Amino acid sequence: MLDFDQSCHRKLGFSLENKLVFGRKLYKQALTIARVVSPSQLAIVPSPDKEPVDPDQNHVAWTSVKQERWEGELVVQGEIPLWLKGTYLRNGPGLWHIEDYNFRHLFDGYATLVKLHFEDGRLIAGHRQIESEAYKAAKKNKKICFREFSEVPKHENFMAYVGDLSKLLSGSSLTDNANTGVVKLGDGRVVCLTETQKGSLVIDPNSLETLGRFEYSDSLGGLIHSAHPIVTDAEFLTLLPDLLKPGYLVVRMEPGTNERKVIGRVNCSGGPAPGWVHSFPVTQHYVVVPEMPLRYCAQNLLRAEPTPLYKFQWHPQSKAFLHVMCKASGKVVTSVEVPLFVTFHFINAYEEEDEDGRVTSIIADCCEHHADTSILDQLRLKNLRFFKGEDVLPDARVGRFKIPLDGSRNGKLEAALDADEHGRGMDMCSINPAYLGKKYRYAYACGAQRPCHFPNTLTKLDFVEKKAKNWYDEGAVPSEPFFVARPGATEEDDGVVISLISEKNGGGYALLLDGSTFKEIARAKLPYGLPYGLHGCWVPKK
Ligand SMILES: CC(=O)/C=C/C=C(C)/C=C/C1=C(C)CCCC1(C)C
Ligand SMILES: CC(/C=C/C=O)=C\C=C\C=O
Ligand SMILES: [Fe+2]
Repeated sequence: MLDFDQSCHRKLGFSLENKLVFGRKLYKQALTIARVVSPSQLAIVPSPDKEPVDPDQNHVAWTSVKQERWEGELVVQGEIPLWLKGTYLRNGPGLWHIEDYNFRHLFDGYATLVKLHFEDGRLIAGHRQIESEAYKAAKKNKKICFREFSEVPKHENFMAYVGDLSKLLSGSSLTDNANTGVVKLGDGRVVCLTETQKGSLVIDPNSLETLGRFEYSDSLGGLIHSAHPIVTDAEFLTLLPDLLKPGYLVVRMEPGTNERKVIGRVNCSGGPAPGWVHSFPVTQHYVVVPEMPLRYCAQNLLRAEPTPLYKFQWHPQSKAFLHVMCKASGKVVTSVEVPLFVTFHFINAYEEEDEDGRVTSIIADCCEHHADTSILDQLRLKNLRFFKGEDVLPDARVGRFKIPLDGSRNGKLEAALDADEHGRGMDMCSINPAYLGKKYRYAYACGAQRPCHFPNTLTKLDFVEKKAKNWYDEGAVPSEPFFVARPGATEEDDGVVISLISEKNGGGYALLLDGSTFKEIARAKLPYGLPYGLHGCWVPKK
């Protein structure tokens, strides 16, 4: 890896609120674990997955990024529309090793930010590592130093382990590796995010330089939040799970501030801990708070070795719920039990009205994994790197929830369209942002052309016709299709869809599809293939 300047170095700090948030319950569990595990067990080096990696099977999508940074103009085949002016940014975990130690899970990798800047039909691309404290410390010390999604730093001895537990309670041992998403706030600041609050890092969308931590100036505390806030020009909404008194705070931050204010609180209806909230949907007037039976697990947080469900636990007996909070009043207007579900990503939600304009129900759509948590295991690098042609990707669908607002206690969950339309793979979605919270017709996502072990198509979903259009390049791994609307468009699908493709031969290209026909309009080859990435955002040129 090339070296880079360390100018952004900032001292690690943690607030008193953070120190207090896990509280006594977690502290007791920490002590219990410390007592029952012998010192020899504690000197655990998280063992990398042992299976040898077959180089023929080592797809560039699952291979660490080649170098620290690169930037250059790409040769464009086809035509980039002249109205497309701005920068597409994509974040994701692109570096999965430190020295000769290999990470285990897709979500563990150190963040790689990619940009595609479009102007006058030209395309300037670049990528750069995000300089989180976790990444800088790992490079300096040649080992991981913070708790990542599944990796835990090695403890030299028992005392170091106990010290680490107390750092876990304060949050100081958690990662700030902002490898999941990137958002443009209403005030223009661009922030990379992950599920730890400290992993909110401000970046420069042109140079991709890490500018420093986004410090929340309120005293709400907590260590974690949803990886996917809802961000518009007017606000930033997110959920803060409360592990101590199971529930969620729904909070809002105005552009130009760093202060989140509480809209309201939802108490969990089941289970010993809140459900994992990677994302959540909103309608025009309501926030939908999902309570998945895949719940955070304090004990698993404390473990040195990953459990099959990492920091989570599956509690089918605790049931699944959706809560609906009025954005204006913070009141929970209904909490309904729904069929068990597993999702990372909600797609959108909207209100349904009767003929008098009264809201009768809420529709909320998500990429739903048939209440099966095995997708988390499928995203282990060992599984992603070994594809022998078997059809091992678990089925997924567009799960459509219907939440009645008439006081009924149960909501429904059905597929919004026949999942065979998109090969029974479904994740990594986007919509036209003008339709956020409103009745909508189209979504873009990754589907499957089977046999496969990972979503390998780009798919346009039409919820009215209940049809999908699919794009496929044999052996290629496409990342989340991201919709950018044409300025002045009146049709929902008038725009382009951007994706970055990692090819089977180690190459890669940026791809532009027409949002309406879903046909290719341009592509531009990158100098080398990039690793898979997760979520993106659009920064329009001013
Ligand atoms: C990449 C992605 O989609 C998710 C990343 C999730 C992360 C990094 C979660 C990290 C966590 C910890 C380090 C400890 C606390 C729990 C949890 C939020 C899972
Ligand atoms: C890539 C992924 C799921 C693929 C399943 O089919 C999930 C990513 C989650 C984090 O952003
Ligand atoms: Fe995500």
